[in-house]
Amino acid sequence: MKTPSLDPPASNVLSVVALRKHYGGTPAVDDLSFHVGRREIVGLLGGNGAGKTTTINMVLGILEPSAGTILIEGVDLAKARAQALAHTNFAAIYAPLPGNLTVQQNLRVFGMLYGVKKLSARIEELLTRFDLRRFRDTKSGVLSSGEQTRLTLAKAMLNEPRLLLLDEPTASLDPATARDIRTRIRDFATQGPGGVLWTSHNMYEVEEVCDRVLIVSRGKILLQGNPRTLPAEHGKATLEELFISVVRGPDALEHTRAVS
Ligand SMILES: Nc1ncnc2c1ncn2[C@@H]1O[C@H](COP(=O)(O)OP(=O)(O)OP(=O)(O)O)[C@@H](O)[C@H]1O
Repeated sequence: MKTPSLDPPASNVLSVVALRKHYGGTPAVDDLSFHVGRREIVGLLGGNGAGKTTTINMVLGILEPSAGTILIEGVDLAKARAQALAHTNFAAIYAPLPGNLTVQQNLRVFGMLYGVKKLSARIEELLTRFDLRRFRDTKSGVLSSGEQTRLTLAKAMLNEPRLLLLDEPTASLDPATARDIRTRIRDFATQGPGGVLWTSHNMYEVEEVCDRVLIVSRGKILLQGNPRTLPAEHGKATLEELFISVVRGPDALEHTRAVS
């Protein structure tokens, strides 16, 4: 089989090549290759247990791959970990910030951990950008879900990431707050040099926000493309319908193709 080529560093913020993770003899991620371009939002979709979190954890350097290469801004994570992760960040609902620290204290602590220069000015900028000024001295544990998500995103922007990893960033938010969060993330992708890898089970949201989606099942990419045109290409009315047929099994998809 032809080995996928590595993309030139300048074009992609993330390049994943032939990535694998096995637990015992069972593959959780199985020969995954994809990229995230600059100013691009890529949706990583898959049913429960498809391998999304395992993939994100390997890109974050939390889990060691069984095989494969991860390049962030062209820097090989396995060879220059600190450099590769310097401009990477992450937000997920299951990773809330310490609730006994105030909004400002949280941003200060993480900013110091990341070695952010001119930290006070950066914090002020993010408090304004994420509409958090009035919560500056509020303990983050008492914020509402939407406010906590804004804080988590502000924290994720501290080190001016080129690669932003978001694991279901709008889960548990009301529709209006979720839309506000999507707009802020969209602004990040369109206005700066970064790119986003986004996981979500909300197909409506994915269609609205993602430039490209990868549909993963049992650790392999089964389909990828523009979420707005992909369903019709496979004879489905909606992304949700397509998703369900893909995660039911490749056989269902082939059947779809045969009859469409
Ligand atoms: N530490 C582990 N030991 C053994 N198996 C694991 C471990 N972590 C994950 N797995 C398995 O790897 C597979 C992929 O899990 P992963 O958490 O990446 O899925 P996911 O796509 O994020 O699912 P979900 O949408 O439910 O969060 C699952 O079958 C899971 O049981």
